[in-house]
Amino acid sequence: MVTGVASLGDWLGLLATATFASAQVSGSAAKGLAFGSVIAVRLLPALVLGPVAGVMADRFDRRLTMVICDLLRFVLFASIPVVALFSENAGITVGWAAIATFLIETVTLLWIPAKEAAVPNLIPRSRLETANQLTLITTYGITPVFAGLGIAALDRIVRSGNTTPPEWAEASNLALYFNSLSRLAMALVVYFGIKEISGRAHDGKHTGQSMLRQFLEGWQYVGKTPLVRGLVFGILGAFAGGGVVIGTAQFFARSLNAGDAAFYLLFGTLFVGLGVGIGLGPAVVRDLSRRRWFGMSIVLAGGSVLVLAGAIHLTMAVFGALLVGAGAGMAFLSGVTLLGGEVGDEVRGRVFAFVQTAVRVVLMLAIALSSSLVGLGGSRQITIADLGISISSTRLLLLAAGIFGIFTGISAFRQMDDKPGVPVLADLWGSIRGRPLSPGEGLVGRGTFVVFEGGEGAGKSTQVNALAEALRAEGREVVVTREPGATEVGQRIRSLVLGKQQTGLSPRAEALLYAADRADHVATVVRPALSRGAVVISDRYVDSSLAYQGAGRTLPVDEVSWLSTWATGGLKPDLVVLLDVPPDVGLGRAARRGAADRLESESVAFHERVRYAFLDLAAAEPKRYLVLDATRPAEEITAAVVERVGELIPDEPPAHEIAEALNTVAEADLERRPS
Ligand SMILES: Nc1ncnc2c1ncn2[C@@H]1O[C@H](COP(=O)(O)OP(=O)(O)OP(=O)(O)O)[C@@H](O)[C@H]1O
Ligand SMILES: Cc1cn([C@H]2C[C@H](O)[C@@H](COP(=O)(O)O)O2)c(=O)[nH]c1=O
Repeated sequence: MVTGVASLGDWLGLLATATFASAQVSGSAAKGLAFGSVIAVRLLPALVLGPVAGVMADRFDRRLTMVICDLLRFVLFASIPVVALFSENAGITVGWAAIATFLIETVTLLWIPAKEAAVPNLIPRSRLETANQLTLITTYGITPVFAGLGIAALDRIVRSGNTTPPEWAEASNLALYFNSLSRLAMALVVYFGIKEISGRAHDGKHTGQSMLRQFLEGWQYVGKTPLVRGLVFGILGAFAGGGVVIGTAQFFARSLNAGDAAFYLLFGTLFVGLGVGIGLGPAVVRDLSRRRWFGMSIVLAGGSVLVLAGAIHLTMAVFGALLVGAGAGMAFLSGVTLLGGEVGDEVRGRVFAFVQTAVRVVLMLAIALSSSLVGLGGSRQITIADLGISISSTRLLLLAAGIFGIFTGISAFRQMDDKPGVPVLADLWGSIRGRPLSPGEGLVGRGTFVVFEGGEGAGKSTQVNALAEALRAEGREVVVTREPGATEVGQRIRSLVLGKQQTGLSPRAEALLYAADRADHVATVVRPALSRGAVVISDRYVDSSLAYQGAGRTLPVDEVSWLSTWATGGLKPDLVVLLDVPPDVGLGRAARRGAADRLESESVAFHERVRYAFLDLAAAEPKRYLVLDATRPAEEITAAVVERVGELIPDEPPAHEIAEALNTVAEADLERRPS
């Protein structure tokens, strides 16, 4: 919420500082120059400061960096109207507005990488996309509109009386005070309310390394990591294309002979498309690999610029603009989510800083170059069949931008593809239809399915047995089972995947073996027992594959999930009890039990990833999970589990009581029948 308010403040501030500067001078040329210089001043510091900002975000405490930056912005924003209040000289007022704007932008450049690098540490991976959706829609969709409306409303209010408002109450001044206070609020919330931003996995690792070394290390990382390279290339390509569309928009509207209204219509449609892409994109593509989605979105945006280039009437242009916006929005969302989720914490600040600097430079150059170029070219009318199509330098530039967009999209796709060999369109179509491709199997009966998950030595077997004992004591039919190894085939798979002699087993083969065990387990043990109405308690299930093969082996989680859904016919547990234990504690317990198996022998980093993947899954669906601290005494854990499972199991009499009751009825019936 505070980010939203602060973002509203920033948009108000940008509009206000620019209008404020132009209001201080007279004559349209001077006004335009003042307005333009403020915007240019606001963009310039990125070039100088971007690299330093990234190093700072990775080197210093991100929370303190954010707080100090916000306090500085609080003072700087307020200083602009205050200086105007006390100065008689318009030159000094405008000069200070420009200096303060430059300083504000400088500070903002330091603040953004610290914030962007900190957010993925605060939000579970599985929710990062939703969080980014909200932030992007708030920052680029809702708040600019509110900022524009807010300034207009303020202006109306202060001018509604008969008397001229005092200088301090001018709409642009009030907006700047609001911006200043929103930054103060942000500083207080971050300092007192979000202390977790300070904690980081690699604290202290960079001490001793020079800032220059760290900066070079960041560049090398961007250049050498295919995923990041593809992402950066794609994002820059998309912004270059976007810059050309913005730079040529006014000329393009004229080429349609549709006047200024068409320009505003196309611009508005572009933003509507952006919102549609960000808001609805994930729901449409569902489980599609985010790496693939990113490349495809850029290709969509590029292809749609081609539609714009060839538009022969306004309706076609509006359709093209909508698709350009939707493609750009989806690329923006997937790109930011991939950067946040897949770039390591220790280098994330530098990568975000690199992207923000490059984006600004590319956008500025694309707008400036394209708007100058279209001014130079003329417009020639050629006739194709009966259609009069105007070929102008605007359309040629759009054509080039579209082709460039498609090229960068394909290139980013190739660099980042995590499913080489899988046909793109079939993959997209399968995702839109919602995998699995075969419908989920229905369930007969009304048993209860409880699963225990957690890392090595968390105490799952101990708790599975304790729960089974408690339920059996109530007379319920309980089936205790586990993965892998509950069936005969499963036993063989278990010895294959856990045997230490099995060296060099590939991650995909491992995932398939666990899925094969699961398919057999569900079909021959779990479903029949649930159909009888039994309580089935399983030691591990689907989440283990998502955590171990997904996060641990770094296979794409959505694909591992799809594989399990297919193997189980979509059968989900009623409750997952997650026993959370730090890997060193759990592995220590397991070691006391005997020699480590193939999975237990993995690194602590592997088991850390597994642990956080389990926690992420639980955070995404809190109603279906019971997360317990597994370092507590075993009896306390059992009590919590029994209580929760008790709320879940239907109150009807247990299965054997029903059977006894049915027998009694049958016997009475027999007695009544004439012999
Ligand atoms: N809450 C607990 N506190 C301390 N020790 C425990 C606790 N729960 C279980 N243990 C002990 O830890 C060891 C591992 O327990 P258990 O076999 O139940 O874990 P597990 O999660 O099934 O392990 P794995 O996944 O490796 O099969 C056992 O020796 C058990 O007695
Ligand atoms: C189901 C499942 C399990 N694993 C791993 C997790 C453990 O290391 C072993 C099972 O051992 P346990 O003593 O029975 O807990 O297998 C996995 O990697 N993926 C899975 O889907």
